[in-house]
Amino acid sequence: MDSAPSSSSMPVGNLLLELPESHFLSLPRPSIFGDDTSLPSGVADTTTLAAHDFDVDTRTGFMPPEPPIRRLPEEWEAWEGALESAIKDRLILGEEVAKLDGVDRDREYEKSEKWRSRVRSLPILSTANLTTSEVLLRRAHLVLAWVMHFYVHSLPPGEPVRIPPPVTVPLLQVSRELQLPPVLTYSDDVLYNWHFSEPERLPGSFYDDDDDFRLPTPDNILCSTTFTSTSDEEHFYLTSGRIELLGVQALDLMRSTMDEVFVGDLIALRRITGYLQELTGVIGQLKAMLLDVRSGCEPSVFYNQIRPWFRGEDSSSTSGKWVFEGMELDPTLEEPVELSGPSAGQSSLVHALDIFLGVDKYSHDKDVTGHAPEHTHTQAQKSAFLKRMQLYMPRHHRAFLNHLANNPRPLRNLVVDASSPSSAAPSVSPSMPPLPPSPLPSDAVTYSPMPSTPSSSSSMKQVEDDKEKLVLGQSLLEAYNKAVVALKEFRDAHMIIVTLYIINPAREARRMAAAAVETASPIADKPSSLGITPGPLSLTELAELQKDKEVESEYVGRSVPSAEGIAEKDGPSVNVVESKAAAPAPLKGTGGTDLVRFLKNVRDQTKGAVLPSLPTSPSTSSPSMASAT
Ligand code: HEM
Repeated sequence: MDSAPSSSSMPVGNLLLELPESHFLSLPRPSIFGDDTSLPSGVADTTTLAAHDFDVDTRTGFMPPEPPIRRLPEEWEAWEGALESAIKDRLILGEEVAKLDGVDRDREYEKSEKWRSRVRSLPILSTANLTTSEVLLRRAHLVLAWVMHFYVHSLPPGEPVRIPPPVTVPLLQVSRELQLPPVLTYSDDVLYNWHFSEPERLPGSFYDDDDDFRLPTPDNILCSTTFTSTSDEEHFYLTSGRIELLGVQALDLMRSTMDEVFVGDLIALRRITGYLQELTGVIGQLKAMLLDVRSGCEPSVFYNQIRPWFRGEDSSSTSGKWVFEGMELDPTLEEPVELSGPSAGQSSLVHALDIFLGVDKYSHDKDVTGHAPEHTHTQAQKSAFLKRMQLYMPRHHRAFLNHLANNPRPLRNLVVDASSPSSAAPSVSPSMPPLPPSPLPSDAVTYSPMPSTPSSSSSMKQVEDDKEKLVLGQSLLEAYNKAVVALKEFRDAHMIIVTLYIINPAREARRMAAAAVETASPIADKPSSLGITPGPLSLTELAELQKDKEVESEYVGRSVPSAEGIAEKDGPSVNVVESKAAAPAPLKGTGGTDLVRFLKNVRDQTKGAVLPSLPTSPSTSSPSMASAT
């Protein structure tokens, strides 16, 4: 893995810089404030190749179809050089340095301080020439955010976090342009952090042997930048990247479904049922891919070496407020309020599934903040976590989700209507709003509205029709519920992963710390080295997991630890306590949530979105469903 490619392997950046001024990609970017006044009338948003489609590609979904640029042009080489040397020098976490002995510790402190001092003395580079290109801005955000995280988390434990002006000023300016928080995001780690595993055939091109446009697939991409240069970290990011690419099938089915919802006749109901059945299968594959993170990422490496680098201001109990120095150098800059670390909760794909299935009404509910009321201090912590995570997504994707959420004919309503025995099968009524284009990108055939089933004068025929509608409605309901359950099962699998990668290692770290205190080992005198969330698991958290039989049964050969079991096994020396006064702080996610409570809450909300089935009468049983015809 290399983060410093030669200039010959910078296809997109070079091409972009060489484009003639009249080329459509060289046209001005639209206003950052979302109005179109900065564009001449009739000129499309060309900030990216797929911007007119919310930057969602029919072949690669939320991942860009072309590889992200891997180095900024010469003007911003100082930032690239700083990132490159942090990686090459193998900077390690401040708390890991504190654990080393004598000479080794001094050497590591000296090395990381030398690097930080280099960052402090960088020139404050202008961002003016970046603002013409979304592609350059993205790379600038990625580089500066990675540099900031290296800077913050290589500091010795307990040192106040003061981000120096050469990082503050450009990072805040670039973030404002992109409408993103000035912190590492999922798009910096995953969406824009990959390159092809095979070198390009010709320098500056990315075409395959058949001269087809070469596209990223789950099998042909590698990760470009990591904190630790470990294959574990690379595998961790690639797992999410592969999920995004596999998710294209889900987006495609969502688009086809929505086209049919606008038609709404009996043929459409049949087709939608088929699409939902397929979607259930795709969500199952996403779950399998999620569980596959175990094949290349070791939980202890993830917990101790990788995850601490992700911490944002709100996921660290020790570093306190992050101070952005040098804000006065640009009076237009505003104090950042959103500083959560990167989380796959920022994946637009999972949000899109939630919204499409109508589960977001539950999982994105304002009460699902990720925090217990007693732990909410800021306005941000009081908002729905998943809604807040949309602020960390590329703005085109955020707009896409808004558009999806404002669909005037949501699928869930159709399912409720169609499966209700009292209602006739839905058809396009004259009172419905005119058909807007599907918010999902489409390069495929769009279905033309089908005529409603012709009405029959015969009452016998009417009875037959009503019966068929009811059968179709029930099959649709069943298919819809299965898709919701599949999403809930995806979240069950996610909880298993979180147990394996965070909860268990946190417990192990706590056990070791307790043992060290008991034996009065010198380790006890050292600053906390327990990674992101040194607090012990609270009884409530363990009990919540223990209650969760579904998760437990799938828990890859082991059982979720029981609160009682731990108390018995480890005796009173382990700090698992019921007393409220001594209760440990809950484990925090990189997004700052009280993770056990939050994930369980979202999972349960998803389950709660399953619609009640109707009692089946003999006349409406065993429907024979033709899939999309
Ligand atoms: C080792 C692997 C992973 C770990 C340890 C992990 C951990 C977490 C944690 C702690 C949260 C709580 C929010 C927060 O950050 O505060 C979270 C949320 C979330 N994660 Fe992961 N995650 C992993 C992999 C993934 C992957 C590969 C995906 C799929 C793209 C994913 C999707 C999500 C989603 C969608 C949420 C928001 C909650 C929800 O919608 O259910 N995670 N994750």
